[in-house]
Amino acid sequence: MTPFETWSHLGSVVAGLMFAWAMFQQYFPPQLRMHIEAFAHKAVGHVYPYIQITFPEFAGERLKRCEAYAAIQNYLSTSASARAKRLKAESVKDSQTLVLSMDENEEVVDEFEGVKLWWSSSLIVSQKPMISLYSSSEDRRFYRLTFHRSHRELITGSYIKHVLEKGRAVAADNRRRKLFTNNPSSNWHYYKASKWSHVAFEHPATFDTLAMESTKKREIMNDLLKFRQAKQYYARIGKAWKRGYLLYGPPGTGKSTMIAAMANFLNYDVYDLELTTVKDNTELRKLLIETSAESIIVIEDIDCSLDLTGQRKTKKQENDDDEEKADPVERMAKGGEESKDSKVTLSGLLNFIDGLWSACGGERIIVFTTNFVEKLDPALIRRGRMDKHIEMSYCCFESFKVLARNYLGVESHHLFATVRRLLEETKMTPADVAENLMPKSDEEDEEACLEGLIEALEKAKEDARKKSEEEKEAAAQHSSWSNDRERRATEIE
Ligand SMILES: Nc1ncnc2c1ncn2[C@@H]1O[C@H](COP(=O)(O)OP(=O)(O)OP(=O)(O)O)[C@@H](O)[C@H]1O
Ligand SMILES: [Mg+2]
Repeated sequence: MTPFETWSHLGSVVAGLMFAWAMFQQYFPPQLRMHIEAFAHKAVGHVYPYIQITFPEFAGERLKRCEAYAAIQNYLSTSASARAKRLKAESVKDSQTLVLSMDENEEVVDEFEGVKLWWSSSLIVSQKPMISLYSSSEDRRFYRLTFHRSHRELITGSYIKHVLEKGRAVAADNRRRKLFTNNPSSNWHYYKASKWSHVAFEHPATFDTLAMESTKKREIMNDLLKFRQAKQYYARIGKAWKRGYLLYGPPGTGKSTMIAAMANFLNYDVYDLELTTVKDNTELRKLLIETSAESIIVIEDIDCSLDLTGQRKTKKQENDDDEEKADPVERMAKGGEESKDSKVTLSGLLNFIDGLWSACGGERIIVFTTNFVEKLDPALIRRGRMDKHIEMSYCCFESFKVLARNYLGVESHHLFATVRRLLEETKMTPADVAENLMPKSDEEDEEACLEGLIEALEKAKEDARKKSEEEKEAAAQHSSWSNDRERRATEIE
């Protein structure tokens, strides 16, 4: 039993006695009971020698989980949980490690420089009636620290600092990177007020396996490193500590792969923001606030998620457009069930990137990807918002060499020269090259794979030649029709 509880019990006993006395004195009005109890607690408070500090999970308007709460949870998972009787278990780091933390309404004793302290974890369950399988977002959790008032300076000065530092170190040790996706706002209520769901981030792509010219790759890696180390610099120039990347290029050129490589390189979490499920700008802002530092926020195919003239289209315009659109994938993206009443605007998105709220938390990278950079509003991608524009392009010989090393384990081969020539003559995405380099059966060796690739490249070259001839023919026919029409018009005149 913590000293607080001992004293609390004592207070209740005194209050009980006084209350009995009040009941005995029948002429006292009933409200007097409350006053007597309050007085009794106050009286105990005067002589109570212990101080308590409460650390709630969510403070203030509950927009964000308190960092101190998370750090304490981690701290208690190491030292104090060894002594707790009821523990909660969670697996981290590829399910190899189990992290134990104190269960709700449990208590442990800790010691610091010979001083004894008491930690308790509490949960106040919401009184609101709710039929749900999930825990209510109104439930409130908190840790409470109790210590003797003679140690006030030691505890508030050094101990709490020590707890927070150790808690953060534990979190860094156990850190298992996460891939988040935003929950539709209709479900925000269920996930313990969390707007994001996550799984472990396990994408294996790295800059080593990314097919790209080495100078370009190095430039990007240097840029990322510079950003990560630039906290002081951003503070000095008065800019929020974030950086925007625009990745553009045809499908299959490695935009998504590049994001995974960036996350693995920086050891950051990834927030994959599905804009079509975000109802309006306010929701967008709330999602932003709930992202943590050291993360990459990704909006893929930005041209499909937002109407780039400024406002999102009305339902009718959307339908009209859909009928004209040939691409079924794009049609799906625009007409999806959830995007119907979405009112995220271009200005909302601009604010998301560099408005006042974007500075909350710091150390974040925002990445947009698109297949059609020319369709994007210049305001969205101007430098300062999207600081670095990276073109992901068709496979060059240098990129091919990376893929050959990854897929076949070869650094050089007599067929490389032919591949080089064909790559200079025709366009093929790294995704297609990679597909051709994958052995289709156990019998297929590297030579067979390379021959398969050469065949595919020759076919692509031939297809491109035929297509260009057809286009030339069509253009010639068009111009002869126009000439005919003009000639007939002059004859009539
Ligand atoms: N530059 C690259 N380096 C290594 N692998 C690549 C590269 N580009 C494509 N690939 C391979 O092709 C597959 C598809 O690539 P990815 O999804 O990154 O393309 P994307 O540019 O994001 O395409 P989309 O525009 O359709 O989203 C990947 O799984 C990867 O294996
Ligand atoms: Mg992609």
